[in-house]
Amino acid sequence: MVDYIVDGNIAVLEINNPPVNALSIHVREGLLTGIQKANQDGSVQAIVIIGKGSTFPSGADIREFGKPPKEPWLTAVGEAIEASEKPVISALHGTALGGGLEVALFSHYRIADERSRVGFPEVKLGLLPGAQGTIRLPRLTGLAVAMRIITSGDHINAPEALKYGILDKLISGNLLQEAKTFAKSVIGKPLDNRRLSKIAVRDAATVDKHFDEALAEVKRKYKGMIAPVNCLKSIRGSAKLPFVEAARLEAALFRELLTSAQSAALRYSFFADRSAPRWKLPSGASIENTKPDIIKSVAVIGAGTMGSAIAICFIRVGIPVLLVEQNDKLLQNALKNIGQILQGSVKLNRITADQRKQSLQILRGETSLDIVSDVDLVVEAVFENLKLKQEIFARLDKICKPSALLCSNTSTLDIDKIAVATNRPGKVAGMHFFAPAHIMKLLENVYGTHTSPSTVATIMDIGKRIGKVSVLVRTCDGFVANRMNRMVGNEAVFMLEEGALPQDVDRVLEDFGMAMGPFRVTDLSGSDVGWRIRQERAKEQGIQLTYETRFVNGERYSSLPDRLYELGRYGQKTGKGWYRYEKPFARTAYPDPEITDVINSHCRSLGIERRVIPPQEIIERCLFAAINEGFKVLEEGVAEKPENIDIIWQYGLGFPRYRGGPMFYASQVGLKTIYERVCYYYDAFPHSSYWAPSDLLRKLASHSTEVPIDQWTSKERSRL
Ligand SMILES: CCCCCC/C=C/CC(=O)SCCNC(=O)CCNC(=O)[C@H](O)C(C)(C)COP(=O)(O)OP(=O)(O)OC[C@H]1O[C@@H](n2cnc3c(N)ncnc32)[C@H](O)[C@@H]1OP(=O)(O)O
Repeated sequence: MVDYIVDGNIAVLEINNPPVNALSIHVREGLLTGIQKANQDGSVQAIVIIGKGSTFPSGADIREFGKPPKEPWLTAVGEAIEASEKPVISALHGTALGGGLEVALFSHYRIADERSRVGFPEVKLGLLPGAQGTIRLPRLTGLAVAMRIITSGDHINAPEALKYGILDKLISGNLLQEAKTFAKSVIGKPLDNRRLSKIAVRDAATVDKHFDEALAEVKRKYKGMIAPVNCLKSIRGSAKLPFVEAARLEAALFRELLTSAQSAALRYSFFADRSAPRWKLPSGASIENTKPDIIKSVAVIGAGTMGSAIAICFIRVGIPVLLVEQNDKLLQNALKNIGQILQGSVKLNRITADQRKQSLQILRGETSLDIVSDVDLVVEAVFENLKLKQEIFARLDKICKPSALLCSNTSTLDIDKIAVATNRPGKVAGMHFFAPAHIMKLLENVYGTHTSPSTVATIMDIGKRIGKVSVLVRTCDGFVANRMNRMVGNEAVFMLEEGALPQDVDRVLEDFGMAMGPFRVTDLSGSDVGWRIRQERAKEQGIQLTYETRFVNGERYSSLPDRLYELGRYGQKTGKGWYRYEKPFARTAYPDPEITDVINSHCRSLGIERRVIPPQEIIERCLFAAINEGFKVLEEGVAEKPENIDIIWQYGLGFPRYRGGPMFYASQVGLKTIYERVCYYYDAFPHSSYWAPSDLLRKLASHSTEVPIDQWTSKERSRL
């Protein structure tokens, strides 16, 4: 894992642990023995540490965390590097991150390929750079820069790192050759002034001021997360304590994080990010064995807010778009809005003015569907109505070339029912973008009974091209996101009837870490949307909804949201919804006594007695109901694995990453507890049939020991 090569008077320790040269146990052993060997070898006068392949080590081996630690620890390896009597030069390329950068900070010199990047991403794993990174970096950069780099976890490019003093020299040619030349140039020079443990933090006197400012910032930016706070405490220690004591403090703070639920969730999320886009169909077709079609042009049907934002996703990566809207006035408005949104991106330095111009040059607005005959992919984004979508797909089927894929941005409708309107069901799929589509990272791609593997491969591939986190799910009512989230919405409203207020429910869920509580979300998207869907469904079923309606088809129903609609309280757009706003489209939500009156009078008129609802009940009723549905989603094969569900919740529904997602959260609560509480609520609310416990959950909960999350589907689904 570490090759020891001597070239003249230089020993080269070449780390060879693909793909990212993680500092696994064998690498640590190899580095330690390499340093010892070079120090004992009389012919060697300097030592170069370098990575083979694409990168210098990109960190500790994340898979080793959570397992019993194996010596030598990285700190021991690092201390041997720093103590070396012969100069040690770390030669960086690729991404020198985390433990990798720490190895470099133990070294006496650091040179780097000019295209390389460095950083301490540990905070994103709920950790801190625990091999003295928090006490060495401030000695090079000063406190403010170290606090920013370590608490953000951001990568720093090599020129910036040179400016901060992290690097000594940038290399544009052959890194190994240059490293050897550099090594020769420092032979015999004193080393103590190169040992960071011997150097003071230059602005130590100002540490309290920096600490207070940075703490306020991380508490605002990373609300609820403990790792950034521990990072800051450790950096403060670097300035206040003697080196050895600061190292001890860092080790204690690291250990606290390593064993935290947050770090476990964030490490799970790291691997879930990489596993979720790897799709597989029940037929065996998968990302490994299926080639995507080449998509060179796209048509977006419907130039409403959603369609316009979807168009932006494509044009900004250079894929030409035909935006079709039958009403010319709406079309012109949409084109203007798109221009303005892109202008906003220029202002925020996300794109250049030139990129905006290029994007707009490949966008064309049209009022006739006939124009889309030659595109490779169509994304339909019209009003959520099955009949309308079927009509559009039938027309598209006739107009589009046979190879074109026809996709719907439906958020709930069955893809199979849309596909039957065409003669190419294999080329029909769902591409469910989340609003605002040009900002939200998630793309829930949906396959139907007839969707072909190559269609799936293409929508997953195009999702990646437009920078989305794409997750594949099978069609069903609401797919994964809306199907599970419906339980949160239902329970939230039922709790209003039973005693809570919107701000109570939202506060509890936001304190839990959700980006927004369900009532703030409804106010943002507009309660008129849900009202229309409920009315349409009722009409289809021949049901008349009134304020007195408490059950529909035997299922509990609350008319409270309908009352809000009737009062014209559509949410932010009308300046009133579950909350009050200063004016229409204002963002700050204020609890509204009028809403309290509406709720109280609703309960009085229906004879519902109100009670105090404790925070734990709010969490359980919203999240456990969704989790139970998540297990049904797994047992039905709608989602292939729990990671897919969790990634959907993180990127589409604002679930806190530091809790992993609802399914990972369930694994931390314990499946027995979840199962027992689900049964309890099913007893209490038999008219909400979604509380009926999932078979998969019941089976997993019946094991005498907890079944690890990575075995949930493999172990039980096949046996159901
Ligand atoms: C008391 C003593 C305590 C000592 C404590 C020392 C503490 C050290 C803390 C750390 O170092 S924590 C780790 C810090 N480093 C990171 O977080 C980097 C994580 N990796 C990345 O950000 C990216 O992988 C990358 C390096 C930027 C490369 O990105 P790229 O898109 O090119 O590849 P990926 O698809 O992300 O990764 C490829 C492959 O490698 C796996 N992997 C990546 N990094 C690690 C790692 N650090 N450990 C284990 N595995 C890693 C990744 O999962 C992919 O694998 P797959 O099987 O193909 O999915």
